[in-house]
Amino acid sequence: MSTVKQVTVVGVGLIGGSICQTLHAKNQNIKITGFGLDQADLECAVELGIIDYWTLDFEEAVRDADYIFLCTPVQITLAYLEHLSKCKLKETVLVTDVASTKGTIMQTAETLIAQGIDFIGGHPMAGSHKTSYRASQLDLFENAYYILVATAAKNRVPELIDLLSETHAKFLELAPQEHDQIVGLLSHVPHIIAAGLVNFVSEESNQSELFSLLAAGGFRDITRIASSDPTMWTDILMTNRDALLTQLSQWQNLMTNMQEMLSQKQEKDIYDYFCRAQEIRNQLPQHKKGSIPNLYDLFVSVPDEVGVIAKITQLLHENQLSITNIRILETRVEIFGVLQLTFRTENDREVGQRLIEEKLQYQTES
Ligand SMILES: NC(=O)c1ccc[n+]([C@@H]2O[C@H](COP(=O)([O-])OP(=O)(O)OC[C@H]3O[C@@H](n4cnc5c(N)ncnc54)[C@H](O)[C@@H]3O)[C@@H](O)[C@H]2O)c1
Ligand SMILES: O=C(O)C(=O)C[C@]1(C(=O)O)C=C[C@@H](O)C=C1
Repeated sequence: MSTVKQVTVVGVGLIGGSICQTLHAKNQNIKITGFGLDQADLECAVELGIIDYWTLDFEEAVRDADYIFLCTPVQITLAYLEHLSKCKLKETVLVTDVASTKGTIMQTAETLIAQGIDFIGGHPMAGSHKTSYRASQLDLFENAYYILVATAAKNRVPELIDLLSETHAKFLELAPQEHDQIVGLLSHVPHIIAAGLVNFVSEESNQSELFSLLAAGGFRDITRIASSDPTMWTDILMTNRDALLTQLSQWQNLMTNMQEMLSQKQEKDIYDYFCRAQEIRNQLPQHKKGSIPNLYDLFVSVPDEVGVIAKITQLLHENQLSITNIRILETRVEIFGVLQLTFRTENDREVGQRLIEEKLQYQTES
């Protein structure tokens, strides 16, 4: 009989809750204590089976843990890392985190590491604009990259990967600065731009009713992530300042170039700008979650009429095809809209596509 492993999750939210679900799926001998600020939330997470126990006492939460996952907003994680270096911990404990930036986290963890405590930084590159354990999912990290940053305790990287095996993520080791540069480009800059675009368009349209009426298609696609949590994103920006300051000025240069091309009517250059982007975007792998989430997506053009979604889901159900997500990308009264269906496998998508085209005569695109 294997011994019970005690895991403590600090911050049982979207990411913490999803990690808990994968740990429970891995091994019944893993017992999880959730630490947080809100007793009602923690009690509810126990009822849902996400965690086994809860406490509002940090020192009690971490004392007997074999593994500690810090899953709070970045600046709060920094404070808990400092606090941990003053707590009584098991000598063999392995501490990790999930914060979206890694430079300041690894720097702050140095005190703990110097005390002989094993710390490996972590960042699952998948998530959502939603928060809370209520939005947590067992398969949130499936196929996504899970970045590990091990400046020490390298010998325990395989153990951490094994513990997290039920995430079905792809693990990748990076150095802290390397992480912050690339994730700055692929995640942080896009979030700044998406939020900026919403603020810009809303101000330019003077909050007119037409703004919410016509905000569809492209605008909705590119601004989904502007619904993300402001505390989380403030913390991310404050802890990745160096990389972001450089990247934002490069972005400004690009926009200045576009302004120049437009004012000089450089039609060929403008065409090339879109052409290059189209080529690169189309070459990105189709089946990855993460910065560009799409898994096995199928886009179905459907008329905007009652019962369309039921028809499609019924057809898929009858043919034992399960979908992991369904999303309406556009609804325009009385004309065609687009449904985004996400399948588990490429084969399911192919079969689903054929059925929808043949039986329902809807146009599709994968
Ligand atoms: N959301 C994403 O897409 C995503 C993806 C990867 C990594 N991350 C990182 O994961 C971390 C958590 O993000 P999330 O999306 O799960 O957010 P969340 O808001 O869903 O969860 C955060 C949890 O921390 C708790 N919390 C807040 N302050 C606390 C405190 N002082 N003490 C104890 N608990 C506290 C909250 O109650 C909540 O349960 C962040 O560092 C974020 O950068 C987020
Ligand atoms: O899909 C989303 O909503 C996300 O914003 C996820 C996303 C990302 O930018 O890719 C956001 C922040 C995390 O650090 C990692 C993943």
